[in-house]
Amino acid sequence: MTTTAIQTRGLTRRYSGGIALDDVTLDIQANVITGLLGRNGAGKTTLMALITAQDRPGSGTIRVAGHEPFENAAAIEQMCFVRDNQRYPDDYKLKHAIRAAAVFYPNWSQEVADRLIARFRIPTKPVVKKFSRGQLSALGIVLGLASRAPITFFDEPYLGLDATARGVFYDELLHDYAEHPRTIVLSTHLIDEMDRLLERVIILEQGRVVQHADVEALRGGAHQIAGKAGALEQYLGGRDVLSRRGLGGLASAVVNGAPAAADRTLAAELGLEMSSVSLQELVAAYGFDHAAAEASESVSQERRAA
Ligand SMILES: Nc1ncnc2c1ncn2[C@@H]1O[C@H](COP(=O)(O)OP(=O)(O)OP(=O)(O)O)[C@@H](O)[C@H]1O
Repeated sequence: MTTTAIQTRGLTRRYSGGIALDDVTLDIQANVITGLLGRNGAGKTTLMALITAQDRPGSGTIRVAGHEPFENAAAIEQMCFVRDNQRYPDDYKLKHAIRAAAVFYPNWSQEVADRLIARFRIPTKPVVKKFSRGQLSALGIVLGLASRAPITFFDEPYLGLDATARGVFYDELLHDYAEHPRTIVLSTHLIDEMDRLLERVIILEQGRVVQHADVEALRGGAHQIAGKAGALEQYLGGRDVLSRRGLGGLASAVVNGAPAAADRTLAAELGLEMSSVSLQELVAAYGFDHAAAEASESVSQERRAA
């Protein structure tokens, strides 16, 4: 049976520049790794900040393990939010950051912290504010994993990390999660690299939830089709096209829905190639700007006609 760790209903957050989250209703499953995906400015950080009570919604409700988190110490200590721009007091060295986290998080594992500090080679002498971008990210990951908080959020935790260090993060996350299952929500733009970590995904687009599903179901729920532009247009007629791209006389599209046998036959008759869609392609397709693509297509047509 699946249980819900986090529930939001009609969550909305506006800023003076516009709407960051728009009527977001979600049930985030407990003890699952959920990817929070979407283009820049889609609302991912805003959603995590609201759930972890670092910000207040304009309207809507949030429940963490059934409780409203805002100004609720018992709910807040169950959550760890690893932010990409986390600030530390000016005089903090590594040991101070570790000590503070160890006091704050009830399930803190010093063993995990020590192992990760060694694996990431985080320096002990300089103050944290002198850390490189990658060292700061590594420290965030140490705090996030060693906290063993029942609900842990990682907001683009890899910024500045080299490929080896990112590999350490993925290995350690999977290893510790297998031994101590917990609810993990992870925002990322490195989808191809991290999709093996994710069991479910939420895709946000301009503040709204456009998908919330199991990764496997999502991948199987769309298909990619490519070939000569004219043949492709014939195939696409009347279908729910998530995105399309063209180059010269060739074109490709991502289409919503699993392909039926008749679709495969039609594609073969039209000389089109059908393939599955990667999570990265699917997220790009949901964030596809149809209006901009049409505008650019009409400009190219005018150029060709001139
Ligand atoms: N403090 C703020 N004041 C004004 N606007 C804000 C503030 N915080 C966020 N926004 C706006 O809200 C929208 C959502 O921002 P958010 O940081 O949640 O996006 P994101 O999906 O995390 O983006 P990215 O992938 O670039 O980190 C953006 O348009 C952003 O400019």
